[in-house]
Amino acid sequence: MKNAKLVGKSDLNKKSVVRLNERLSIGDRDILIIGGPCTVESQAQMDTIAQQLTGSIQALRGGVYKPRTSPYAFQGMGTNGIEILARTSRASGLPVVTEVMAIQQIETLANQVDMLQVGSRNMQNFDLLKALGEVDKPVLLKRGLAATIEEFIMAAEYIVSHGNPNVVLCERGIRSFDNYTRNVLDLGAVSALKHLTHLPVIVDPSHAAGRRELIGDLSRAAIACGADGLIIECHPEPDQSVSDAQQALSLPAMAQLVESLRPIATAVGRHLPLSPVQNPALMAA
Ligand SMILES: O=C[C@H](O)[C@H](O)COP(=O)(O)O
Ligand SMILES: C=C(OP(=O)(O)O)C(=O)O
Repeated sequence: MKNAKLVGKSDLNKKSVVRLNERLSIGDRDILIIGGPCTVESQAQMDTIAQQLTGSIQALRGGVYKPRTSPYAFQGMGTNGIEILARTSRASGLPVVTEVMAIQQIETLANQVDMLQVGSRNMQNFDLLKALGEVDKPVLLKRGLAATIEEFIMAAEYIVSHGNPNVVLCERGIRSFDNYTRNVLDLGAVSALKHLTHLPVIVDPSHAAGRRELIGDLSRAAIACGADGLIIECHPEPDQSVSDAQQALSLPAMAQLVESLRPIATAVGRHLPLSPVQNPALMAA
């Protein structure tokens, strides 16, 4: 892809490693598991997830600015949610990832969280991408709802060409004709992105499937296919989630899913760093 001057793979062996903090990185031998709710709802919700999933997840997710289809749907807790994320992160030591929807949100979020997510709906918001190029925080760039692989790669090129090399790509399913699943997980894209770019690639099986019973299989397939990590939605009371309830895993289900990845990671020469010992959700499973 000739215009992908910075993110394209000129040397076949080149692989970028993006650091989340002093201890954690994405794109090396270790698989990174990010877990958490679609939406931050309360301090207790986030603290429970962090405590119960010790030994299963290495980072927390949770939206405080939510890109909802309906303007009448819950739009996120905003700044109160950022404070909740920051407190849970400080107490648990887990880094946090959250979505940034607008340029004016960048500064506050960048001061409080470890990674800024660009959601599917904003993948080609070029002014937002340029602004994120000037930030000293890693960016998780999700594939647009119907973006081609080239469009996805060029969106990453916007961020990197504006000064921020720390971009992680996320395949989260694309639109197709069948609505049994929310989207169609494009594992071919994971492989293609690994061939075409040196950036780490993770998979979001939750938004791809939209149905919790399919998330385990898609997660295992993603790791077998070479993904560098997963971002998965889970909730202490999945059916009560204020958004995306059908795709939220319970905490025991999340812990079990992570355990099921271990042999697959080993088979593809990767490593799942966390130990299940002392994992409360796993004991409850
Ligand atoms: O809440 C967030 C959902 O993951 C997604 O962004 C939008 O979903 P919706 O169509 O239910 O608003
Ligand atoms: C809204 C989200 O995902 P996507 O942008 O992939 O739809 C999300 O991860 O909260």
